[in-house]
Amino acid sequence: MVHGRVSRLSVHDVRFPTSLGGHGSDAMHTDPDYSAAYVVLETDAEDGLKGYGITFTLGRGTEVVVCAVNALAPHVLNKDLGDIVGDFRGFYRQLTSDGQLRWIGPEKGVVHLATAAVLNAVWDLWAKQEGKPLWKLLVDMDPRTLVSCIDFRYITDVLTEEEACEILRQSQVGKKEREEQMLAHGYPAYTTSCAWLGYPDATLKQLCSEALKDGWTRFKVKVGADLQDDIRRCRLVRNMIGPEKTLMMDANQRWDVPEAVEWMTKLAEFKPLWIEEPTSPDDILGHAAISKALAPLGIGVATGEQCHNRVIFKQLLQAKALKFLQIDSCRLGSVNENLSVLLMAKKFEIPVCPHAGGVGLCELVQHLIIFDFISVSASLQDRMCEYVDHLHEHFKYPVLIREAAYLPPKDAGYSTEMKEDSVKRHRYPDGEVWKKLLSAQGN
Ligand SMILES: C[C@H](O)[C@@H](O)[C@@H](O)[C@H](O)C(=O)O
Ligand SMILES: [Mg+2]
Repeated sequence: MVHGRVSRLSVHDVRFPTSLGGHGSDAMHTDPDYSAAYVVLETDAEDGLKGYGITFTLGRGTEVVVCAVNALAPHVLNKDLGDIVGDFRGFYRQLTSDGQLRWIGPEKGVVHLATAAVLNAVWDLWAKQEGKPLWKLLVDMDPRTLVSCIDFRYITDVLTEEEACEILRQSQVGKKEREEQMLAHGYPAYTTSCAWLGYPDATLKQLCSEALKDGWTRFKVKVGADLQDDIRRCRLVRNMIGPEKTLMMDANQRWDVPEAVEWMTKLAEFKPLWIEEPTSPDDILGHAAISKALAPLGIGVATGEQCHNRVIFKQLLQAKALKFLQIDSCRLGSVNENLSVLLMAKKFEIPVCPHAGGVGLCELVQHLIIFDFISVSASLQDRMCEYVDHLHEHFKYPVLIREAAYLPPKDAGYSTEMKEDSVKRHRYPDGEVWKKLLSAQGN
């Protein structure tokens, strides 16, 4: 039983200087310091359990998100956890409909990232109190309770509560076998770790050959800044992995619509499965045009890591603008909003291939995609979850990868909790790591 009143919300600005090694770099984010606004919820319950929530940010963006988390705090403080999860839809709507804060959203940007961090902490605490990993909490929930967590406002034209329930009911068949399959073999993953844009060719080669040795079969390469570089790097990777393995490309919103088509036509010889974020994440019709133009080349469009909310996903699906849908555990309004997107994707029969990496995104999103397989999609066809090999050592319950697959987490919670010492050392600007770096830079 969920219990306790929220007695404290603290939020930390935690940053890792990943830009120093070019890790995480792409055509638009050339110097990313992987960071998180890290929320800790405490209650007055005697069990002493805390809820941890994160949202992924980059460097200086973090302090803005931290500010927004503090602005949302009054909605959570002194609330009874049972009341929150007992009317989770209502609570989601309360957070996202704050009459003053929604003006700087609504349900998008900084304030939505902050909402995700807070709600992720609530889900972590709920799962911990139930003594289950989050994916299992979701899998064991009856369809009615699951859909009662979703705010269907703005999506009832494509998915009603009744339809969502029906999808979940139909997917009850074979659930037990799928859960066993996950526990035995895990959820298939692909790696992005080898080919960040800022890596020199030698690094790319070395990481690619290590990944092949470790059994990876699907690889993503950053593209979009310079065509000749892209041709050289894609050739290098394709030659190393051979014709059978899967290659994906990610332009991180670098191009205009015609440019995306032209550029990808030149990269088509390397047989990419998808081009990710070819243009602005807000340009639904642009994505549809690119999808249509690239379909004859066998290249699909993937997008979602910077998709604001369920409404944009709804329209991307309606407009046939994407072939692979990439949910993000920290950009959408936590599990609540992600559930609605998983269900819409199922209705439109579009495979979900989550965005991960960053700080803790792998830790979180594995729960959602494992739930998706067991309780919603019931399929692994054209599906895989991103994996990036950075910063897991800072998490108390890091992901477990075996033979290029995510093994379902066994610990209770949402795997969001970071090691206390890591948080302390990386807090900006007073953590030891930043104190040293800032003083070396003369700040
Ligand atoms: C700035 C980040 O590293 C992005 O490049 C990254 O999330 C990327 O788009 C990805 O798909 O992993
Ligand atoms: Mg991407």
